[in-house]
Amino acid sequence: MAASSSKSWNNSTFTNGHQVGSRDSKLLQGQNATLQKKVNGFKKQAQSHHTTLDLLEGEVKAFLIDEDELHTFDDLTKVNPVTTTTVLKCLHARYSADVFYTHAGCTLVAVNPFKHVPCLYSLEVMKEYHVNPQPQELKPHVFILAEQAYRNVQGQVEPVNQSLIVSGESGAGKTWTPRCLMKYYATVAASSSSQKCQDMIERIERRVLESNPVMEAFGNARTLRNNNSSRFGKYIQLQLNRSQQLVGASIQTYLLEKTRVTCQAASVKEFSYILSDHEGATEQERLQWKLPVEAQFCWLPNADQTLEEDCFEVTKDAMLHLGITSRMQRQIFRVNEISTAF
Ligand SMILES: Nc1ncnc2c1ncn2[C@@H]1O[C@H](COP(=O)(O)OP(=O)(O)OP(=O)(O)O)[C@@H](O)[C@H]1O
Repeated sequence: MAASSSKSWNNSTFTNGHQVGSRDSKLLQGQNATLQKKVNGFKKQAQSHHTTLDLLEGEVKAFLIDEDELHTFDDLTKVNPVTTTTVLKCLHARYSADVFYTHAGCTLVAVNPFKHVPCLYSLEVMKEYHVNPQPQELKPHVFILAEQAYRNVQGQVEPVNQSLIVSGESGAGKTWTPRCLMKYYATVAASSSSQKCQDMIERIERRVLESNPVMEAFGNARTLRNNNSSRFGKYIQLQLNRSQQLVGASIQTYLLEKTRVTCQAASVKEFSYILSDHEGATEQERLQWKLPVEAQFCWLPNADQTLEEDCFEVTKDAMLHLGITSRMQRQIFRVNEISTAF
């Protein structure tokens, strides 16, 4: 390159500090054009990447939920992204909109409303879920699961057992939910029955429902988190005949917190039945059980707290319906007489 430089200085061009001739210059121009093309290609590519990125960003935004719309998501698996934060935000938004049930796939999440919501569990609502051919398309509700389990039993050639598991922390509604389920089955599993066995079915339903106040009286107590906390676990079995009528129930209990009978921490209470027995007993019963009104018992340190005094009557009534006679009841309630001896 340096040898030819003196011949054609005018046509020369400098590239990288070297002088070049016209032939080389053409070559160089060609190379420049190729280079320019490549640069343009890169620019186009970059532009299209930019556009792709913009599109992606738009898609991601559309994919991620709009927080203002969170309460409209009736299934937590549809919330994007599914993170602890978005799930909690969704449940919170629904709670604020007075919506207490949300699906999470085949699981139902129930949020304790901490208030009385009578229209949520009325007979009309039960019927609505029971008669609808597609109950799962109605608003999320514990009755959807109840109805699905009921239909699953019905729909099989051979009856197949169905289980509903209720879990959650203390005060979440684990006692409340089976109560609703039992009421639901007591209602729908009787609606198809003939007049002939209606009486018997009604009696069974009543017994099934009356088991709740008895179980709660003997196994529930006030804790720091829940005024009516179950101090035991339970496995409730509802038995249906081949016509899907409720014909019986059995309840197995386990893990009863027996130590509570004689020892309670401050601000928590004895089992409900002992308290209601203590507060609701008649004068005659008090005499019989050696429970003077003003008596103080070391095993009952927190008895002076508020108590629904008619609980005792409700419990006795329910026990009667379950077949626990007044005589048997007296023997059971004599436990206080024995306890006072300590
Ligand atoms: N769906 C609901 N609708 C109205 N009230 C509810 C509902 N769920 C729970 N509650 C209220 O919250 C209280 C606590 O619920 P519940 O006793 O069922 O909790 P839990 O999970 O059984 O607690 P623990 O484990 O302490 O026994 C109930 O006494 C009831 O008043």
